[in-house]
Amino acid sequence: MMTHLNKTAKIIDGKVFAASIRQQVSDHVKLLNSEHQIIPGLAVVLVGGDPASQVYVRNKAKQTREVGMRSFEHKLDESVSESTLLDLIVKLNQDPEVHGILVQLPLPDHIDSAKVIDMIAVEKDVDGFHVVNVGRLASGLDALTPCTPLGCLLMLKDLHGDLSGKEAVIVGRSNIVGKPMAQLLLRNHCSVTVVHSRSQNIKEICQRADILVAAVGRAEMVKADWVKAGATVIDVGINRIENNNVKPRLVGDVDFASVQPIAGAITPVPGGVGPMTIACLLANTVTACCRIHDLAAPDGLGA
Ligand SMILES: Nc1nc(=O)c2c([nH]1)NC[C@@H]1CN(c3ccc(C(=O)N[C@@H](CCC(=O)O)C(=O)O)cc3)C=[N+]21
Repeated sequence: MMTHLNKTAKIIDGKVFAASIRQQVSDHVKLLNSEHQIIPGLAVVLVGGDPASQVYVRNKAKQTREVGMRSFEHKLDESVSESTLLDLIVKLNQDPEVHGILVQLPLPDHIDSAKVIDMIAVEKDVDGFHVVNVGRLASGLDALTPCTPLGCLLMLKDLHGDLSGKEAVIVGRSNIVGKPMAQLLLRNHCSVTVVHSRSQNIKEICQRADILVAAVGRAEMVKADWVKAGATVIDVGINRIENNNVKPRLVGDVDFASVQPIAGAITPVPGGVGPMTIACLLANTVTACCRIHDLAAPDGLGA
């Protein structure tokens, strides 16, 4: 029972794992190119000049090119109209060189993001946010799967193999992480509980988890006494702690220092889920490209 208490948890290295996914993506891109003369292309649309978003978009473009794919970046002014943005999506939907489309969220308030996302061609929706992909995932059909939950699942499967019968608790019910994470874990035969801001006894529910996924966006909310000894803890949070004048510190939704000695395995922030998200975006782009061309998609990079 107490065997894990004195042991330091295994730290899951998301950077190393992400690099191995990018290698697989890159191998498949080479194959598509040599056997079918196809180059997968990813279009990223950024509205407005939020500095953090610009950094992410730049990183995505760089990694896209590094695995041999085409990157198309579209930067639109903060004040762009919804109809101009929708027109761009229609153009990208029709462009045969574009196999994946990502519209960086959040969008400014005057734009209806659900409308924009649902304008994206289902087969090019590499974020997996389109209602049809959400429905397909929930129905157990082939779907493009949201990148962050997919990254978490790949790490969990690598660590545990079969996830059947595991008790999974997800903290957070967002459309981009909590809900699709629940679907993926259900599909992989876990018992799944989702807790959120209106839940009662969150701590007690988390204590039952073999797999605990924290995706609420509240810095260091998950404490040591929420975690069962030996549990696997996946920290999706990226919270910037501003420290006047000094460089902001990144922390997750898990109090890493106190939880690490209790957990069996834990993802760090940074260097855990974040790099996996981008790697899965590249994997989804290759998958989308293969499906569009009616070719076999790479094995082991899906849900
Ligand atoms: N349509 C859409 N799809 C997204 O997938 C999407 C989005 N909009 N909007 C913004 C968020 C944020 N996001 C991140 C991806 C990688 C890291 C990442 O690699 N983080 C590094 C550290 C980054 C740093 O130092 O700031 C890490 O955790 O190690 C972080 C955040 C994707 N997002």
